[in-house]
Amino acid sequence: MQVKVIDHPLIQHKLSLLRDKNTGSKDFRELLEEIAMLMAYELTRNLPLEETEIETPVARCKCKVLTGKKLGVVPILRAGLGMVNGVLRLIPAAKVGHVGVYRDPETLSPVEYYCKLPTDVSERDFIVIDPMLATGGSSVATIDMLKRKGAKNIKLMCLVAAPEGVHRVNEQHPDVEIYTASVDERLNDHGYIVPGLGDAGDRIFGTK
Ligand SMILES: O=P(O)(O)OC[C@H]1O[C@H](OP(=O)(O)OP(=O)(O)O)[C@H](O)[C@@H]1O
Ligand SMILES: O=c1cc[nH]c(=O)[nH]1
Ligand SMILES: [Mg+2]
Repeated sequence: MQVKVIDHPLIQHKLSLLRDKNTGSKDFRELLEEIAMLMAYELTRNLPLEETEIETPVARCKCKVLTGKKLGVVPILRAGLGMVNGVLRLIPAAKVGHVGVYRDPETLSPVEYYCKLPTDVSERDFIVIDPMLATGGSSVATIDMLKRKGAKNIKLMCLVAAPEGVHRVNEQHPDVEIYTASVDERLNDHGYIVPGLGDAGDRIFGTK
C-alpha cells in the first residue's frame, strides 16, 4: 500500500474533533480548512527552489525563492470545497479547477457531472483534494479526467482513507502519490469509512 500518512500532532488532534459526531458544521468547516492548510505544508515540501540575490538592511546575500512552478488545485465537489481555502492560504497563486463527481448511493459508482479546469493543464502540477477516499471510485474518475486533459503530475490529498480506496488508486494510477491524515480500518456495507467521520459533504454543508 503506497500512501503517506501525515501524522503531525496538530492534524491528529483536529481530525479527532472532526470525527466527533457532536461537532457541528461551523466548527467542522473551520477544522477542515485548518487541517487542509497543515497538510498542504507537507505536500509542498519538495517544491523547487532557486537562488537569488537580496539586499537586507545589513548586507547582500544569496537566498532561495520558489521557481514559480505552476500549480493547480482540484477539489472534488462538493466535499473537496471544504479544503480549498486551507490549501490556497499556503499556495495562493495556484489555479483552481473544479470536478463534480458524486457517488451513486446504490452502486457506489462515481457519476461525473462537471469539469472546469485551467486552460494550461499540461503545464501544471495538480493536487486533487477530497476529504474522503472510500472505494476510490471518485478519485480515480477525477484523476482519469485530469490525465485525459493532459495533466502529468498529480498528487491526491484526502483527510481519511480506507485501505480499499488506497489500493484502487495505487492500482489504477501508480504514479499518483496519496497523502492522508489517516488510513482507517475498512468500509462498511454502505461504502462508508469505519470509523471515518460520516458523510463529509453533509457535515460541511449541513445537508442530510
Ligand atoms: O471513494 P468513493 O467511494 O468514491 O467515495 C468518496 C466520495 O464520496 C463523497 O462524495 P459524495 O458522493 O458524498 O458527494 P458530495 O461531496 O457531493 O456529498 C466524498 O466526498 C468523495 O468524493
Ligand atoms: O465515509 C464516507 C465515504 C464516502 N463519502 C463520505 O463522505 N464518507
Ligand atoms: Mg457526500
